[in-house]
Amino acid sequence: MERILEKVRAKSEIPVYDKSIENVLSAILTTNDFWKIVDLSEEPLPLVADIIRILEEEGLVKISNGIEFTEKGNEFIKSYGIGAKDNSVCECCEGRGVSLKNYQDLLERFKEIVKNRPMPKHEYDQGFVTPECTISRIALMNSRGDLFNKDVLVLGDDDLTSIALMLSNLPKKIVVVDIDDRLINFIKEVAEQLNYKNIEVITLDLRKPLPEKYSRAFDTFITDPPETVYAVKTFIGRGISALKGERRAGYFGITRRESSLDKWREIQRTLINDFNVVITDIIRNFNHYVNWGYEEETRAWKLAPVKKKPEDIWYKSYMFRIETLKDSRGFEEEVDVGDELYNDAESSTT
Ligand SMILES: NCCCCN(CCCN)CCCN
Repeated sequence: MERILEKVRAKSEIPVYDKSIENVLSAILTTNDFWKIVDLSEEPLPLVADIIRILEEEGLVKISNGIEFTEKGNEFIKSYGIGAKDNSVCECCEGRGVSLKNYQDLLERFKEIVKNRPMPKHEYDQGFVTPECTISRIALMNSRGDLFNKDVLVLGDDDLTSIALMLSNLPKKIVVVDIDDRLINFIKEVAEQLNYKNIEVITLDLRKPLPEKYSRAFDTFITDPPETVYAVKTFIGRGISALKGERRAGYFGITRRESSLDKWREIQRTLINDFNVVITDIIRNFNHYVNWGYEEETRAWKLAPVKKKPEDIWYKSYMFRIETLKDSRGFEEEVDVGDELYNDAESSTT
């Protein structure tokens, strides 16, 4: 194991631990599909690709149209006592912890309305979540008392969470901002169709601070940012600066696909030390992303040991919920970065 660790460290910019190798070995015991190995291992995709390359160099796995252990590999597994992954995710709520029993009608109406939604755009790192996930977000936010008669801000909305919010009739007011005019126009059209009045839909680039009128104007925000430090500051920081004051809530997705636990610690430091908020929930794999179609154009494709498009959902993120307290603060400076907003050493699907 030591040898493998050293060779992976020499190859990868991402921090590597014994556990990183163990997670990948355990995932290969369960599936030979690269995308599912990344999903089960919960290590950043570029690191998983590097580990698999080294395992191949060491003669422990062979790569054909899947990743399989060799005889030597099976011996290695036994000698290190590595077990297969058993996630035991709840069949009823898919591990989200919210029931959709009271939201079935909303789910059906949402599915109907978003049938001809705009498709994900690579340029903006888009990738939308399943309808079940979008509606589960409504159930989750409502369960925390963050929606009924509240002013809600949606920062980036390729998931069309704002449409589910309109259909729910729970918020007092909804404001949606996105950089992509296709989404802005689609959401506006739906608001027209629904004759929904309490919504503002505007095109904004979150590298710039929010318009003054949105400062301290909301009870709740939701966003699903790319996972660079810049994106965390701009998307989540803007959201917090838009909250009215203490004991208001923010929701956002953070993955293990494009963020190592070292980056998780940086993100959590930013939340606690810079923004001075409290983390109330982290729900594992709450957000399930439909495969976005532009896989072949991404770094992940270049790194993938097997050039086969993913069949099932493999990309998921954890849902974070934060609350503001005394002296919480957001982020209001302009950020003049280019694609560093979307790309860092650990990202691969942007
Ligand atoms: N590039 C494809 C996957 C993008 C996922 N990221 C954007 C999701 C927008 N709905 C977010 C990852 C979790 N923060």
